[in-house]
Amino acid sequence: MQVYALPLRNRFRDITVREGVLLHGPAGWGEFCPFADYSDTESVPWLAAAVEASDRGWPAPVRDRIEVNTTVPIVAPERAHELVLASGCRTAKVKVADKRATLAEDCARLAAVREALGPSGAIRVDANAAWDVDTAVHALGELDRAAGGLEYAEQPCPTIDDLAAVRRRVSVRIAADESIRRAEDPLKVAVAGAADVAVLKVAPLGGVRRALEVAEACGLPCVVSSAVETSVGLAAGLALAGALPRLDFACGLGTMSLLQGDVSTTTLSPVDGYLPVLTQAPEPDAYAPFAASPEVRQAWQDRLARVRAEFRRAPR
Ligand SMILES: O=C(O)CCC(=O)C1=CC=C[C@@H](O)[C@@H]1C(=O)O
Ligand SMILES: [Mg+2]
Repeated sequence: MQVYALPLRNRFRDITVREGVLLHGPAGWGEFCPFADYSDTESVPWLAAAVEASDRGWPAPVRDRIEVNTTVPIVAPERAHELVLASGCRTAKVKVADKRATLAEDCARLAAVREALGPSGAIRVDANAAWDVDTAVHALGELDRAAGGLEYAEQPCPTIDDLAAVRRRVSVRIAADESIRRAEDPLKVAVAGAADVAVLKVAPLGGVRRALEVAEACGLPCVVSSAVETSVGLAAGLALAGALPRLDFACGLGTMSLLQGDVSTTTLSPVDGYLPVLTQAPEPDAYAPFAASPEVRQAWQDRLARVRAEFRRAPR
């Protein structure tokens, strides 16, 4: 078991360091890295996903490469322009509605991303459930204009009813993310009337097979998005994107650009906007520089032990 602590290039999701555990088993390597705000019970699917990767492996893919989007954090327009150009991606997801930036600053960031992508590029935004319905309707109108057209808006509001209300009042497609991955039972979430796209993250949904079940149950076009894992965990997201019967959108798996390094020399950074589908995770052969401190290591060992105990008690 290896515990890593990897600095981010920019603050993202209120963190500046990504931490997690790499687990090895007969099928290879898996990554257990629930964010700090996930309880032990909510972290059980994250462990299930890591164990699926390390002990069982993934379903066979139906495609061998995945188009991915680049992800733009809350950065200045000039930096956003640089990131998009350097990514080689034709789709960009831009973080908005953060308390550190105004709507006008979000609009300026989107205009810079459009300038970098050109008219044929696709731009999506992610508000991480920050708005109420009226604020979302107003903001999405401004952001859609600033971007020269949005491909979709991810989780503008907290609840499914809010998403449905916004969807009735705007022309931008709506994608459900937190409404699915933080639901009591993601298999039962009725997003079909409230969203146009379902965002799937392997770890919080409990693994590739569970996520495929959620995809089938929700009846919507799906996008696979990462949890900002290292290349070890990212490979599971690529396995899911590789195994989905249909894939109509670029996937949020270009997130190695958010990290200042990787635990593997086989870093899954996009080439010409694409990533390969792998049969198993890359070896963490470059882990040493990012080995966690003894205190962080102990905290993750304790968390893993608690979650393992819950995992064993969880109904199958
Ligand atoms: O989907 C992407 O482009 C990258 C991944 C990403 O945006 C996220 C990863 C993990 C948690 C969130 O902050 C965020 C998301 O909400 O999708
Ligand atoms: Mg999201």
